[in-house]
Amino acid sequence: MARRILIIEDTPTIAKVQKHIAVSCGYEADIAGSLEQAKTLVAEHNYFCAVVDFILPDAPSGEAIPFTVENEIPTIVMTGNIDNRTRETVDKYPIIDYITKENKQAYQYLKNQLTRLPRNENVKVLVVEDSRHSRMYIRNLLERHKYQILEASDGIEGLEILKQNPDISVIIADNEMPRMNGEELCAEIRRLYSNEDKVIIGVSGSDAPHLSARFLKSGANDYLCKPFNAEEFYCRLSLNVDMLDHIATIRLQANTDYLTKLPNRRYFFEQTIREQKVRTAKQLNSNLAMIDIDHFKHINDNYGHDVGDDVLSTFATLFERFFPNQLAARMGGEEFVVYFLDNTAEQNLEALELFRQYVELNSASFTQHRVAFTVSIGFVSALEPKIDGLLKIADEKLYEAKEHGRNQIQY
Ligand SMILES: Nc1nc2c(ncn2[C@@H]2O[C@H](COP(=O)(O)OP(=O)(O)OP(=O)(O)O)[C@@H](O)[C@H]2O)c(=O)[nH]1
Repeated sequence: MARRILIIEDTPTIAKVQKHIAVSCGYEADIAGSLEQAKTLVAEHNYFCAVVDFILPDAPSGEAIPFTVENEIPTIVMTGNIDNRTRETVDKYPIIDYITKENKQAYQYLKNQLTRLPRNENVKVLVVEDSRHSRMYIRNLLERHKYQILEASDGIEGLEILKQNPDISVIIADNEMPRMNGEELCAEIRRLYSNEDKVIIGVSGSDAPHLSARFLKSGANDYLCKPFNAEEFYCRLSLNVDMLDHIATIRLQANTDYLTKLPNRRYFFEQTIREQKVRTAKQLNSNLAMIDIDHFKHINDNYGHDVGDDVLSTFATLFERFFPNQLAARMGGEEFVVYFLDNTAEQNLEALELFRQYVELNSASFTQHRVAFTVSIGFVSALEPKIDGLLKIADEKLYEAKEHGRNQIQY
């Protein structure tokens, strides 16, 4: 179900733009032209967040802000300008952010915030801080932006929590702590986890010279001097989490086949080389299948390249269904590979045979053009340490399957 957002804005054109932005971010949006209308809507619906105009006909001095805040609706305030009086009001309430409408980037900024909020629900932040008061302050700030929060009161406890929760992606570490201080914690985290997986933000109340540089040199991504204000905290945190997101996207793109969305050749080798080491050490057989669509060139020649692409992408969706928990990848063209991470050779052959039969009987229904096709499969189960060695054997078996009339498995 889409998240619902409340837009309280009396200028219809602005409200329309905001609604358009919210919908493009996946929200369902309601518009209230006044505080009165907002009250009616809040009585009827649950809102994930609200965008609130500072000046409304029936709320000229920001009175709509305490209304949404008291109703526990995370609030983004839109203001015409940010004079001292407005800032005082905005600072008084625990809002997500304020955006000045005059700023050319205002609507892009709103879009960024609306994209981040649902994303933050999946971001785990570990706060390592010995002062309960500071921990609570940071926790409150994080809660407002919907982050998941874990807490530790020193570096040793922080490392333990990190071990138990490997999906933590942000660590906010104070420097002055008993047992293990922030700088030491930072160095230890960097020994265990890369910059691409976890962001560290150091904080400190000390005015010791060069502390920020020392933190950064120990592997922190950013540094905040206590006491810091909410606005600076959010700016730095958001930028760092955005960076992790960008890295994850780039990584995914680098490992994914563009057409079929299956893992690509590069990812396949990266993973299997690692897995082969484990299997070889344990003296375990490796099971692998090369799967190739028969006479694929005819499909392209008869129906066109677009239909060929359609066949490839719909065919690729079968792998998840027939080989769950195994590593399936597109090696190139119409050639796919399944590296079996578990099960016996017999079980894997059985699954492959079911797959082959399913394609033979149902392939016409995969695409609009009702293109019927079959697959040939070469399978190997061997105590072979090199992934290239396994691929070579499976490829020879695949060749045999083609030679013996296609639409079959050879092993
Ligand atoms: N539509 C489409 N075609 C592709 C893609 N990649 C490779 N091909 C085509 O796949 C075809 C593979 O043909 P061949 O290697 O001769 O094999 P085949 O026709 O499948 O015949 P057999 O493998 O011997 O059964 C070639 O025509 C390639 O141009 C792709 O991404 N999209």
